[in-house]
Amino acid sequence: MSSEQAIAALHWQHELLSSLEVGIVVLDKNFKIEVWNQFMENHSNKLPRSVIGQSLFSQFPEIDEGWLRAKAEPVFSLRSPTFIVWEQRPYLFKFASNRPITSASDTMYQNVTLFPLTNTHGDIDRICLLVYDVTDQALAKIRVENLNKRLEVMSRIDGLTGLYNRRYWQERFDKEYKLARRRERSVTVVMLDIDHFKKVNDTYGHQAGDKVIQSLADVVKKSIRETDLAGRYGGEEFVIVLSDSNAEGAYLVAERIREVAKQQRVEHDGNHISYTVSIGLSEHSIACPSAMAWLEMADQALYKAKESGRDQTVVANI
Ligand SMILES: Nc1nc2c(ncn2[C@@H]2O[C@H](COP(=O)(O)OP(=O)(O)OP(=O)(O)O)[C@@H](O)[C@H]2O)c(=O)[nH]1
Repeated sequence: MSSEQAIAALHWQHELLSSLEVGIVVLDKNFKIEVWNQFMENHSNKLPRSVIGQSLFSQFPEIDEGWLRAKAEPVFSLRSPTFIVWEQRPYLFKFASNRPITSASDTMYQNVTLFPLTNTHGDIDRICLLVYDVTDQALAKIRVENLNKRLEVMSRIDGLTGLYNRRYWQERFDKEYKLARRRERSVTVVMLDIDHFKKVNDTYGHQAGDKVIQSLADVVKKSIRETDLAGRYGGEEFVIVLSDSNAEGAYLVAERIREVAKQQRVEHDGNHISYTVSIGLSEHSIACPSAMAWLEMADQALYKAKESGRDQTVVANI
């Protein structure tokens, strides 16, 4: 090859490296930069002449030196490539995302391939880094994951009240029952039902009834701890598992809910609707043969509360 042909070949090889939409970096054994293509220049705003011959780590302090050296070690010693995927580490180089308007991310997500380069003697004294911009794929995946998380949360929640729906509450209740059998601590299940609720619907309409249900849900939410488990069990029936509460403690919580509910005035079409609730509760006992049997005891206590004139709390006899 003539020297003219060699220069021409170098020229088009340089053109090729420049036009690739992939970052190309060649590093020697000491992580000094030897090649820095156009993609890297564009995204780092660092010219090849300012970085070539410099340590990668001094130029890019955001790179965890110990971690990258450990990652690159087998590339030198075993001559096998290695990969850094964005799920593991969002980026190696902190480059700005070039989709600032539509993108939810300020930084470019990257997949990076590290592979060995052999010299003319067949030794590995350099590695090449290929840096791929995978921001679009990463954001699409993150969006789908977030959507799935939201759907999962939504599938557990009752739309009217924001409390757990019956299916999910029941699932959690079964777990609480199993835990209760293994643990020393007391746990009590509470069932509440709005009194003469049919009358609210019949007098003020279904929408007003819905508002009353929401009002009680808000009272319940404000009256319990984050670790308690409240759900909407039926139309105007609610259930709560009060963890670390025996029957006496649960009775106090139930009575507070009953009193606060009684003070509510639900505004609808100029009316101020008041309501009362009946409550039954049952502390877990080792004698309860199943989760359903435990809940059934609270339900029977609730039935007694209704039978005894409503607007009261009854504790199940264990
Ligand atoms: N507005 C509204 N009403 C509902 C909903 N779900 C159930 N209901 C109504 O709730 C009423 C429940 O009535 P009942 O079970 O007879 O009980 P009650 O009138 O509350 O009487 P007691 O429980 O015996 O005090 C029925 O009229 C149902 O139609 C709902 O989501 N919204």
